[in-house]
Amino acid sequence: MSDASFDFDVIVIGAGYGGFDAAKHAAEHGLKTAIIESRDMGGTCVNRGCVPSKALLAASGKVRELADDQHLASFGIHAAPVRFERQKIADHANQLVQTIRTNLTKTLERAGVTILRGHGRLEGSQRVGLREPSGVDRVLSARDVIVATGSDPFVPPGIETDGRTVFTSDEAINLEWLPRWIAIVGSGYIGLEFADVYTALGCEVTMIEALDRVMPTFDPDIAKIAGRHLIDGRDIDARSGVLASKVTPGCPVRIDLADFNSRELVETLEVDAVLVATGRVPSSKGLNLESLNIETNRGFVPIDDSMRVLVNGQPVPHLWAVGDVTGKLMLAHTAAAQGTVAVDNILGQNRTIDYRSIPAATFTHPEISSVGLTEAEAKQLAETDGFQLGSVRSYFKANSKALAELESDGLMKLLFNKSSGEVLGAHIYGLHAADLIQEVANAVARRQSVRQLSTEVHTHPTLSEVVEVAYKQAASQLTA
Ligand SMILES: Cc1cc2nc3c(=O)[nH]c(=O)nc-3n(C[C@H](O)[C@H](O)[C@H](O)COP(=O)(O)OP(=O)(O)OC[C@H]3O[C@@H](n4cnc5c(N)ncnc54)[C@H](O)[C@@H]3O)c2cc1C
Ligand SMILES: NC(=O)c1ccc[n+]([C@@H]2O[C@H](COP(=O)([O-])OP(=O)(O)OC[C@H]3O[C@@H](n4cnc5c(N)ncnc54)[C@H](O)[C@@H]3O)[C@@H](O)[C@H]2O)c1
Repeated sequence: MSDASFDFDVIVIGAGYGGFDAAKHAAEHGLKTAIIESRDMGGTCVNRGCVPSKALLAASGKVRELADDQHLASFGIHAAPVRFERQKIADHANQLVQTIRTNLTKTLERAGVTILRGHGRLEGSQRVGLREPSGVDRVLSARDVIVATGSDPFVPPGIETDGRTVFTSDEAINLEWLPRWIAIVGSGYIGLEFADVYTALGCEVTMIEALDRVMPTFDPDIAKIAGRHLIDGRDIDARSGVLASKVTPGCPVRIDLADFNSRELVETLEVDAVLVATGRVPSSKGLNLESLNIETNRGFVPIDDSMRVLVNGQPVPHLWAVGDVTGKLMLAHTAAAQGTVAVDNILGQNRTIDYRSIPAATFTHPEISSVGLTEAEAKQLAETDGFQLGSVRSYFKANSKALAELESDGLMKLLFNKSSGEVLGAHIYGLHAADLIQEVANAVARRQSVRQLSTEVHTHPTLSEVVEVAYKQAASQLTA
């Protein structure tokens, strides 16, 4: 399989989740593979993203539960006042990062992947430049090259970070201190998850959202019910329609809030700290994309559904890109799936990716999840394809398991084609929503109909019956 005229069959630039899955898959299929990493093995997810943030959410979630006197009293439980050690919570996250980073590195080594440390760049077709930490610069050849360089936090103009009083998720995951009052700019995934952590640990939060409602990227009905619990029900003052136009680090931190539409100054806040959670930008600068005439879309590398890099709409031979740098559903499991698809195509298969069936979850307490089309997208599809859109709601308050847990605040919205029964999308807020969505994601992947799904038996009493109820309601509304 290996071609001796090249140094490697495959060189992957970037060892995040996308690069990791691609390199492992390639080596396991007999390809002579190298991976180049300039910073930490495991990339954002392992070092500064999913892993440490979920460790902080796990620990702070337990604090929230034990500190909720009223909830515990409803079970007849009276716990002593809860105490926690911030440093030990931070240590838990840090240790988990180290364990997973070590395991991931060993997995690559065991698979036979050559790990190269340094900064990688393209040097024209089938050639990769490597600047090692020592300063040595060399050029390697590869039959196929996969760009998997990921993303970095986006800091809007006017916001100055110092990493201590004004910071992004890169620093927040270290939980170095607990500000009495923290402003979180952005009410997306990162803003919501960190608001969950900070409020559980006793901080007061002001949430600043530029668009006209908080949680603007979530289904409006789900955002309404989730927002009531996750924002209004907590020590959070949420402001929407205002832009953090200027943030100056210090003690206190000053934030100028401007009206999103007029850009006129509305108010100046003085807080102890600011977390900037305003999205992410692709890490594509310094990749020397010009050597192959690749034009990016605001830094995102254009690809087709086979992961081939495109120039003027045409694939560049032997060049692939996966993960956040491509800007498609910037999630760890998307990056990993794209990595595998790219390698399967290198191996001569003809694979594409089905973005519609990729689920997403926000790990707040309770969680929010979704898969498939938004309601607006589904309406648009119904109009163009000429079918009637069905939408049903299934409530956690009608679920025995949720009631037993005294956690019945939750809603699932299911979108489907009323004539074929095909499941088009689902949006869930409620206990274990991140796990519940997987069943629907599988149905979307198989383009299954609620006609069949509604006959499948679910264990009683489990939260999965929330999904079963939605399928049954949908089946009863089919027109054909
Ligand atoms: C706080 C936070 C929480 C998150 N939580 C979740 C979650 O719960 N679930 C989920 O699915 N996703 C989550 N994400 C998103 C997830 O982390 C990303 O989607 C995922 O890491 C993308 O993987 P990637 O391989 O594309 O890029 P990355 O993980 O960013 O890895 C890219 C790697 O390439 C390296 N690199 C860049 N340029 C070069 C170069 N020129 N040469 C050599 N190396 C280079 C970088 O150092 C980096 O290690 C979270 C993100 C954040 C910030
Ligand atoms: N659980 C998960 O899967 C998970 C968790 C965290 C992050 N992520 C990934 O990381 C990405 C980035 O997350 P994020 O929360 O930073 O981005 P996001 O795009 O989800 O949300 C950013 C929010 O900030 C707002 N905003 C932007 N500039 C602003 C300003 N100047 N003032 C006020 N509001 C402003 C936007 O309107 C938006 O609502 C996500 O898209 C996701 O791909 C995933």
